[in-house]
Amino acid sequence: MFATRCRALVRRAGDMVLRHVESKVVGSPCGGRRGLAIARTSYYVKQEVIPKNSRGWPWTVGVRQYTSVGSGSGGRSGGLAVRNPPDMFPFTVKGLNHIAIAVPDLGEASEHYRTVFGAQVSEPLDQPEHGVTVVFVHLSTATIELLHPLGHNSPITKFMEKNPKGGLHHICVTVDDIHSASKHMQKSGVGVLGNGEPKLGAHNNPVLFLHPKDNNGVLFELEQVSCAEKDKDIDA
Ligand SMILES: C[C@@H](C(=O)O)C(=O)SCCNC(=O)CCNC(=O)[C@H](O)C(C)(C)COP(=O)(O)OP(=O)(O)OC[C@H]1O[C@@H](n2cnc3c(N)ncnc32)[C@H](O)[C@@H]1OP(=O)(O)O
Repeated sequence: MFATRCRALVRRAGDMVLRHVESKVVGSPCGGRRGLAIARTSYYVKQEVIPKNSRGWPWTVGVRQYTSVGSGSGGRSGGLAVRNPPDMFPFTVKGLNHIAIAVPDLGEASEHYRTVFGAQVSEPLDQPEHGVTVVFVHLSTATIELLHPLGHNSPITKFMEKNPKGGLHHICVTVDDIHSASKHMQKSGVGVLGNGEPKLGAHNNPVLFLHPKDNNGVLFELEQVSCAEKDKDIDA
C-alpha cells in the first residue's frame, strides 16, 4: 500500500524523480514499518521526498539535492544545474558517518569537546586491530571520532609526528555495499589501503580506507552500515 501510493505520487513529479525514489524507497531492502518510512526516505535520499500533510497526500516531492540520484541526466538544486552520477552506479554513499581528529591527549580532547562544544563524549575504546584508541564525540547529527595511537605500529604515528598538536585525520562515509565500493574504487584507480579486505571498525561494521593521495589529499574511510542499524538510529 505504501509502495503503491509512493509510486503514484512520485510519478506526478516526473520521470527522473520517479526512478530515483523507486530505487531508494520502494525497492529498499530496509522497507518495513510504515511509520518509519518517511524518516527512512529522507535519510536515504537527502530530503528529496519531504513529508507533508496537505490535500490528503502524505508526502510531496521536492527537489533539494541531486547528488545521489542514480539515473537521468541531471536537474536543478537551489537554482544550480547539477549532474547525476553514472547510470547503474555500483554502490550508494548514504551520508557522512564521522570525521576523525587525531589528538595528542584523548582525555584533554574529550574534555574540550564536552565543555567547550557541549558535546556528549564516550569512554575511550581501544581498537587494537586498528592501532588506535577512539572516543566518540556526539554533536547532534554529526559524530567526531577522536583518535590516539595505540601500540607500536599505529598507522597514525607518523601523522602525529607531523601534526604534534593533532589534526583532521580522515572522513568516514557510510556506504550500502562495501565490496562493490572497493571494487569500484580499485577500477577507478583509487588505492584501497591494507589488503583490500574490510576489517571491523569501531562500530563493529566493515570498514576500508582509501589512500589520501587519490582523494585530493584526504584519507577516506568507507563504513558499511546495515539496514537494522539505521533503523536503530531512526528509532532513537
Ligand atoms: C577504528 C577505525 C574506525 O573509524 O572504525 C579507525 O578510525 S582506524 C584509524 C587509523 N587507521 C588508518 O588510518 C588506516 C589507514 N591509514 C594508513 O594506512 C596510513 O595511515 C596511510 C594513510 C597509508 C599513511 O601512512 P603513513 O603515515 O605511514 O605514510 P606516510 O607518512 O608515508 O604518508 C604517505 C602520504 O600520505 C599523507 N598522509 C598520511 N596520513 C594522512 C592523513 N590522515 N590525511 C591526509 N594525508 C595523509 C602523508 O602526509 C604523505 O604525504 P606526502 O607523500 O605528500 O608526504
